[in-house]
Order: sequence, then C-alpha cells, then structure tokens
Amino acid sequence: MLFPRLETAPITLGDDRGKVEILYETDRVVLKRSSSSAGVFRGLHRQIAPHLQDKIIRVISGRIIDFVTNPDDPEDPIWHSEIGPEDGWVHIAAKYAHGFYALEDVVFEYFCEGGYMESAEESWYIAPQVTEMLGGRPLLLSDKDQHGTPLPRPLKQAPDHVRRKDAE
Ligand SMILES: Cc1cn([C@H]2C[C@H](O)[C@@H](COP(=O)(O)OP(=O)(O)O[C@H]3O[C@@H](C)C(=O)[C@@H](O)[C@H]3O)O2)c(=O)[nH]c1=O
Repeated sequence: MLFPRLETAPITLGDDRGKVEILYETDRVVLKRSSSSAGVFRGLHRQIAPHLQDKIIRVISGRIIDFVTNPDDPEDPIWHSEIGPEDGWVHIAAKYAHGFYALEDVVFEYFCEGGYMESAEESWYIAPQVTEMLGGRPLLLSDKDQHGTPLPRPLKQAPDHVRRKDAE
C-alpha cells in the first residue's frame, strides 16, 4: 500500500508531575510528549549500552531549565540552559544524562533514536544543587528520581554554542 497506516496507538501515562504520552514507538525510535506542572524536575536520565538513546528535544509551550552532564567524566560539570519554544530542536547525545526543571507549566516533546528500555535507564539525583540554584524552591520529583544516584558535581551555565554544538 502506498500510505500504510502504522499499528501504534498513543499511550498516556500520568502521575503527580503531569503525563507522558508515547506517540509513536518501535524498538529503534520513540516520539514522546510530556506535560509537567511548574516546579516539576524530571531526570537526570540516560540509557546505558547496548540500549543507548540519542534524544532530540524541544519545548512546545512554557519554559524549562535543561540540564546535561556526562556521568562517566568526573571533570564534566552539570551544564544548564534555559530553553523555550523559540529554541527549536536541541540534540542531546546518548552519553549525557539529561533532565529538566519546569519553570512554568510545560509541554515538552522528544524524539529518541534508540528504543526505551527501563532496565537500562540510569537515574542521577542532583536536586540539592538545583534547589540551591533556584534559591531554595522545592522540586517535585518522581519516586524513581528521588532515589537516583547522587551526583554531587557543580552546575555551570552552558554558553549557547556549547548547548548547540558540544552536546553531541
Ligand atoms: C520515558 C518513558 C516512560 N515510560 C513510562 C515509565 C513510567 O511508567 C512512566 C513515567 O516514566 P518516567 O518517570 O521515566 O518519565 P520521565 O521522567 O518523563 O522520563 C524522561 O525524563 C527526561 C528527563 C528524559 O530525558 C527522557 O528521556 C525520559 O527519561 O512512563 C514509557 O513507557 N516509555 C518511555 O519512553
């Protein structure tokens, strides 16, 4: 058939933070949309080999502070950058653990190259540094993220060229 319909129905998973919609999924790619209330922090997450996942992310509405770091490199700080809809798509390479803080109610979309494998996911806990950066504002975290592995390394503002080029 010239225009075959694909056999994937969207799945919506909700919790206290908002929801995650799995819009399209195969074992090689995933398209997702998450909605987060202001004050939610998701992450930091990454999948380990052989289930590596590159992520291409964008903010549809609202504003986030995005965070990335390479957990394997003890010299790497946790880079952060404020991102809104005007920034378009941003590439997060598979080696980076990634997370974000919702400054406002946020709709966030991401395309993953590499399928989702929960057992291959690492969760890193950086809430103390993020709370300090935000002047003591409490973060709304999932139970999984509350129990992530502490990563007590410093935060550093990412220059624009680092966010756009070196996050590869
Ligand atoms: C991400 C994801 C979650 N789920 C399920 C697992 C769980 O029941 C529910 C919520 O999952 P999580 O709490 O991991 O969702 P969330 O905290 O939104 O996870 C996301 O965080 C950001 C920072 C990222 O970088 C993403 O790659 C992803 O890890 O949805 C899937 O079935 N497929 C998926 O691809």
